[in-house]
Amino acid sequence: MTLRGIVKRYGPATVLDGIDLDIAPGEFLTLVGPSGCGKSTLLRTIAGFEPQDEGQVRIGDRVVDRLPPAERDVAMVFQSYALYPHMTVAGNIATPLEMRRLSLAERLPLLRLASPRRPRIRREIMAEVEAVARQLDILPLLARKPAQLSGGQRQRVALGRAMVRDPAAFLMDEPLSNLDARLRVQMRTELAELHKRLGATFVYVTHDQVEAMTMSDRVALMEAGRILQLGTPAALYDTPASISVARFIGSPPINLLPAEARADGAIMTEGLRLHAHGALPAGRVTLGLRPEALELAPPETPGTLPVSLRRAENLGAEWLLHAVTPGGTDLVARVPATAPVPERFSLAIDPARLHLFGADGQRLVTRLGLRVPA
Ligand SMILES: Nc1ncnc2c1ncn2[C@@H]1O[C@H](COP(=O)(O)OP(=O)(O)OP(=O)(O)O)[C@@H](O)[C@H]1O
Repeated sequence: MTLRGIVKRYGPATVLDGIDLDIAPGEFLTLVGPSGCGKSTLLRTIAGFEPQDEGQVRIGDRVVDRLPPAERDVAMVFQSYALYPHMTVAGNIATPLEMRRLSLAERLPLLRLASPRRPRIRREIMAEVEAVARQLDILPLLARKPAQLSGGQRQRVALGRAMVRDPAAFLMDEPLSNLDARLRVQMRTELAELHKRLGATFVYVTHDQVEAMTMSDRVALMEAGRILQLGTPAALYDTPASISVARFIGSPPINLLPAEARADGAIMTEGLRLHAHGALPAGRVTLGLRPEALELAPPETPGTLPVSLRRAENLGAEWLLHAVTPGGTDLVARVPATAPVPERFSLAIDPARLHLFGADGQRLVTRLGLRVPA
């Protein structure tokens, strides 16, 4: 699937501002970003519900810009399951197949009795419905109505209705957001497994970076109608292209320390002196430190941050230590819960795990070292 220069405007507002994206066949790609960044609009553009103002959408080897949703060979799965309440689960899943294979007359209550081929087609459809229901573990529920199902079961029915169409791509808009936390975690695993089994392309929209990071082959992080960074979950986490990306990906979020780069290559922050191994423009910079890149050190260890503890959160296997630097910056450290948290401590930083961002917020690529006073 290929998107080229997609622009979408609502009145004066540009909601998609020139999106270019190549999605490989069979890939699980997630569009993630804050509310209002345009991810749902982009998905609806691919589906054909929302014509773009500029640009081209190609699915497989076809340009689909002029095709209605039903002819694009994609299936959309929504957050609100949009099931027919008066139909059984089997009826809901069968609907797309009936629409495709039976004529209008064959679907009408009285006329359908006159069709000699209808019973055979109905049997074939029900066999497919059962096969899909078996894959989704909802076979015993086929005779129920949506109101008699849990949220997770309804979501499976909605998935089943998409699966029977055997589309080239599944387009999913926050499909798990109505589920409780425990079920969401379980469905994440199930969706990832389903994706592997089906081998189809998944384009998935969520505002939840954990969902994006755990299921996807690649993630496109969007902000204000643009893609800020596209890459594997590991690439976004380990080499964020900007402060915006670094902030959005990771929980608890990355720590950001204001710093000053000097012409001689020194970078000063909170009384620490780092040095860059490459050329850097002098001026204001920001250091990014993931919570797990901070380590406990005895108080007053040279070359460490002498912080004061605000709050310690016990997560079982690890502590989240909320601390504040002498300069007044809040930090969170994630440390193993092997020992009780000492009353006084310092935080050691590993310069190899620091991220450096310039005054414009973009990543600066350079190797950093730490000068520890003798
Ligand atoms: N039909 C519409 N008419 C006018 N503005 C719209 C319309 N649909 C969406 N928008 C605006 O376009 C922007 C992007 O909306 P979109 O739904 O794509 O965002 P999103 O990233 O999916 O956000 P969320 O996670 O809150 O759903 C928002 O500012 C929204 O208000």
